[in-house]
Amino acid sequence: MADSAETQELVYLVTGGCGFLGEHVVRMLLQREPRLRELRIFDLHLGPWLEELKTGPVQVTAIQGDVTQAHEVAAAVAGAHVVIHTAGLVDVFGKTSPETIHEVNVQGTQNVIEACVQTGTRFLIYTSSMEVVGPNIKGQPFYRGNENTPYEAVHRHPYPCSKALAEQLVLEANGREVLGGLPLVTCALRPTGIYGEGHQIMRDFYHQGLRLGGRLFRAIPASVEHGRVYVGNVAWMHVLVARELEHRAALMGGQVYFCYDNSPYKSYEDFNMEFLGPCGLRLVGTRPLMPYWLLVLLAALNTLLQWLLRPLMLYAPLLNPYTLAVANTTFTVSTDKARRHFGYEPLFSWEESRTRTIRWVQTVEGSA
Ligand SMILES: NC(=O)C1=CN([C@@H]2O[C@H](COP(=O)(O)OP(=O)(O)OC[C@H]3O[C@@H](n4cnc5c(N)ncnc54)[C@H](O)[C@@H]3O)[C@@H](O)[C@H]2O)C=CC1
Ligand SMILES: C[C@@H](CO)CCC[C@@H](C)[C@H]1CC[C@H]2[C@@H]3[C@H](O)CC4=CC(=O)CC[C@]4(C)[C@H]3CC[C@]12C
Repeated sequence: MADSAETQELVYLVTGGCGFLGEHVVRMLLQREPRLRELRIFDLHLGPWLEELKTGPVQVTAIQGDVTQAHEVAAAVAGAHVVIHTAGLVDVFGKTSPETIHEVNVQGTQNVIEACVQTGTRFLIYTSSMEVVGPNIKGQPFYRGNENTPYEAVHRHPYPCSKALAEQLVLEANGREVLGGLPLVTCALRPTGIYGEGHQIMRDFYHQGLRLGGRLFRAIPASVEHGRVYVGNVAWMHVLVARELEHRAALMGGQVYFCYDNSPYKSYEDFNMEFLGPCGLRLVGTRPLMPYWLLVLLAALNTLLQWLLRPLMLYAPLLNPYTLAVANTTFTVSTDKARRHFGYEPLFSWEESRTRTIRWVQTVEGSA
């Protein structure tokens, strides 16, 4: 990689490059990685927006493929210098079976690792998640913790279990010999709850508020902090890691980094109101309008309904015992590990992240 530093020589592969985060990573790479020669975008579903990227100086190669298919992954990885593996099934609502979540998130990641080893790709960045740490099943708070904060990371839900297993595979693969005899260098990035342009759950809350006459009803105490990070900064962190991994392999290889920026510490609902408020929605109540036990009951009822209706339809509401537990447990990070290890500073200030997100919500279908 060093010889090519001044020229456009590098080939990058982004798995899941058409997803919410993946698209931001793809666009960020095209803007901020001058050494790129080819950018491969691998996804189960390719977006039509890829076409507009194909007219620039970097060769953009769209590859429709499935990470669970080892041969498809190997073909996409062959000849790439860096792989950014963001593809994953992000399902905490029971839309997909635990087996499928495991297959995509764990087996898919194993396929990416093996492809790197077999084809000689040396640098692998994995998009992990805060969920690898917590909140745990005991609902213990993680208050402004860092990568070294002790916490009992115990999960039962298929999504965090799969992310934890996949992260472990990626970290254990650091140092493995790849084709050509050099060592594989890997690291994992753990975003907290990502927000920004293209965020589906924000869209869902916005539509729900519109349906309820411009109101949302507080369900979670304002004192419960939930970590959030702007998608542009998460993408930037991926680009920086990809750039620095070769030069700082001894320091960064096998490491995990929380993705953070200067977004304020707030409850999940109060944070959403930073964007939904200026778009005309109101959060009703300074305290939760329902007692917590009733929410627990409703969440359990949703699980029962999901099971009963499964033969007829997919019932997957936002509220279930898992999402309630995550939203109702403090989990925030405060760290500077990424700055110390590879000079990360957020590219977007909180004000800019907020403005961009508000502008995007205003364009969402159904907005006033
Ligand atoms: N959204 C969030 O708040 C957070 C997300 N993450 C992680 O970030 C990554 C990206 O998440 P999002 O962009 O939010 O999700 P997303 O669902 O928008 O993007 C995931 C992409 O992966 C692709 N994909 C799914 N299964 C695939 C398969 N079998 N083969 C190839 N591609 C496949 C999807 O088509 C999609 O384009 C995931 O790994 C997720 O676990 C981590 C922390 C927070
Ligand atoms: C109880 C409801 C009352 O309004 C609110 C329910 C909100 C939930 C749907 C979300 C609250 C926290 C979110 C999760 C969190 O940001 C961490 C995540 C990390 C990931 O890697 C994937 C997404 C998610 C699990 C995210 C999903 C949605 C919430 C549970």
